[in-house]
Amino acid sequence: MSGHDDADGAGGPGGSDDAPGTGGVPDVALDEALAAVAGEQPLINSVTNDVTVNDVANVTLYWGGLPVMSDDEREVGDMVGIADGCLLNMGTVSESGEETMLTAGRAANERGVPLVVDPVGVGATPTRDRVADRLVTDLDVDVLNGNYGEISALVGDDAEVRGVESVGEYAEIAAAAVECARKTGAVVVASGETDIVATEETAFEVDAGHSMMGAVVGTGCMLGVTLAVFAAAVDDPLDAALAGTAAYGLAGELAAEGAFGDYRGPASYKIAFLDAVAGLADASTPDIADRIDRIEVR
Ligand SMILES: Nc1ncnc2c1ncn2[C@@H]1O[C@H](COP(=O)(O)OP(=O)(O)OP(=O)(O)O)[C@@H](O)[C@H]1O
Ligand SMILES: Cc1ncsc1CCO
Ligand SMILES: [Mg+2]
Repeated sequence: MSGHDDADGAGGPGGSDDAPGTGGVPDVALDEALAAVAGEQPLINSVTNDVTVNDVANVTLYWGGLPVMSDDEREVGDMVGIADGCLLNMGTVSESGEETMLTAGRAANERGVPLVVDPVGVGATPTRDRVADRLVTDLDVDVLNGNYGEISALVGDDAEVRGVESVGEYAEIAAAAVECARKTGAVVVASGETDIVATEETAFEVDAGHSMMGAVVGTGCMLGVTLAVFAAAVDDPLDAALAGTAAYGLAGELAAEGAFGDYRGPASYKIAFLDAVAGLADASTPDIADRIDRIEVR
């Protein structure tokens, strides 16, 4: 992993020391993570797709970060060099976009800027497989997120990815996520009905979220930039991934409960969800410890 320094001293909630191999669950404090984000206001450069770019920018801002979406080969290295986090999302990647993502990723690695990769649609076409392979081979990725189908495809498991949607059954997703972490060196977040967060040694399930989130295009993309925001403000990539994934799911639940206004369907739910992201730090933030369980993986 590229790791990142903490020159601003924001630090963040610690606690994953006891995680690998001991049966423990990291003690991650969500309020401290949210406060670290608010204190640091991390600048996040997202090289992302044309479909959900605006939602990704807004979610960055609503967590307390600062969004920028430089995707110009001439400046992206400079922009990432002054950023606190970088997201590469290959949802609508082009030939030139592939090179831009690699330039951005290399700049992140050189400067110790936390790097998140979302290999959207890997497994659907040979081109996406090749681009994803380059990203995880040539770059040191701190956190990698994808839906169950994408994570399974990355490790060569049977996966059904149609376009960018995961449509298969994935009984072995925790094992696939750990294998993906071993292959990439990243902390892996496999999203779906239950999110899995995996390291090379172990896997955790994060029980947060709501089925309405699956009805909105781009909730995976917005999870990706959420992970970049948290990785920028929280020292340890596993703590960042757990806090970010849990916070995101809690926002989805609060929106579904109507805490941020009534919704009539997926479109108005999306608005309530974005408001919940913006308001989560001021809403009562429950202890996330009881949302995270360790999964035994062979
Ligand atoms: N049935 C569900 N129940 C609870 N949470 C869900 C459900 N479906 C999706 N989510 C949540 O929605 C978010 C996105 O997950 P999903 O796996 O749908 O991403 P994705 O397929 O990459 O999305 P997209 O391609 O639209 O960006 C995650 O935070 C996940 O926990
Ligand atoms: C629908 C779609 N196609 C490419 S990216 C994207 C957004 C959700 O991943
Ligand atoms: Mg996705």
